[in-house]
Amino acid sequence: MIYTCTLNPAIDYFIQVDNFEAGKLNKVKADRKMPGGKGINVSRVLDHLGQTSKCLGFIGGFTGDFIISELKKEGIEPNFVTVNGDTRINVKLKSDSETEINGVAPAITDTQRDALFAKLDTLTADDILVLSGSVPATLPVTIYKEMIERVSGSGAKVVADTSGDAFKEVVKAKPFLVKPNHLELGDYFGVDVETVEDVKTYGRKLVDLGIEHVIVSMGGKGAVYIDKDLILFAPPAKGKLVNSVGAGDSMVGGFLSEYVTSQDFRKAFRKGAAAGGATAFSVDLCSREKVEELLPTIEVSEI
Ligand SMILES: Nc1ncnc2c1ncn2[C@@H]1O[C@H](COP(=O)(O)OP(=O)(O)O)[C@@H](O)[C@H]1O
Ligand SMILES: O=P(O)(O)OC[C@H]1O[C@](O)(COP(=O)(O)O)[C@@H](O)[C@@H]1O
Repeated sequence: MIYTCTLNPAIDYFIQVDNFEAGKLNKVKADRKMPGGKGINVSRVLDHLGQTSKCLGFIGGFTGDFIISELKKEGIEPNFVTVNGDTRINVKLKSDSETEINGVAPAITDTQRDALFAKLDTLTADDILVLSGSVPATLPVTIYKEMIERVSGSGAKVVADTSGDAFKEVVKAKPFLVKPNHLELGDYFGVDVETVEDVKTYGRKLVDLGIEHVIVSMGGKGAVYIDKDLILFAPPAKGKLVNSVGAGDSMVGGFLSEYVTSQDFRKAFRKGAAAGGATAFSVDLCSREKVEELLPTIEVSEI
């Protein structure tokens, strides 16, 4: 079973405003509310690609109720710990450019934290745990590291996609796979990472630090996969950018959907790139049809 964990879910509130002007009254032309947060997006992509997963994390309030009901409609099993406050709302404003305003997480108590950790104790070597997204301010930035340590005896594989100090702590726990984007990779090493050469250099350093598999996404410039024997490049799929929110989560979901069936890293990386592109070219997260359409157009090469 794949378990995704979203410590800080969100309703992603997408709004389209023509010629947005800060400091003025702007009228919304079209809007859409989606269940969001990185792990939840990974679960939705897995579902679109025919794989089952369970959603762990913290959820609360009327916003949390909306997310749970949307997940259930899609047949995805929510297994969250309930918190007292409202799950946040993240505003994704589309005008001439894309602006994101991400909300604040509700408080998490020690008891609620312990309840999440207790759920991890059922994991076995057949399971994959995906730890994705930001850490609520009331939790320590070491929480993902502690979660990885908690499951380490079980043999479950851990995939991590987070940023900032939480990512720095995650690296210390050496998960099975990490997926920073090139900016997050640069932030980790305190350098600018812009080119594929930069990504090779600094991605390899993560492998040297003990992480078996590293995928570095580069938005519209493609992605790089690195392990101790192999470095691969996946060029970006060709298409018209519609929405980049969730492209990274789709890459993780696409990768895992193939990995769990074939254990073939090259094929999984290619599927991840197709899923990332398919989301970038869609209003919602990628559909299976769009991923299958793009898959044959992506040629992964050794670099
Ligand atoms: N404009 C785009 N055109 C084609 N593929 C894209 C585009 N944006 C994202 N992707 C695909 O999705 C992957 C993840 O996107 P990225 O924006 O790097 O992730 P994140 O959301 O984590 O920053 C990219 O590596 C690429 O394969
Ligand atoms: O947990 P964070 O880092 O604040 O990110 C949450 C946001 O990221 C998203 O999961 C999208 O992430 P990506 O674009 O990186 O795939 C949104 O659904 C959500 O609003």
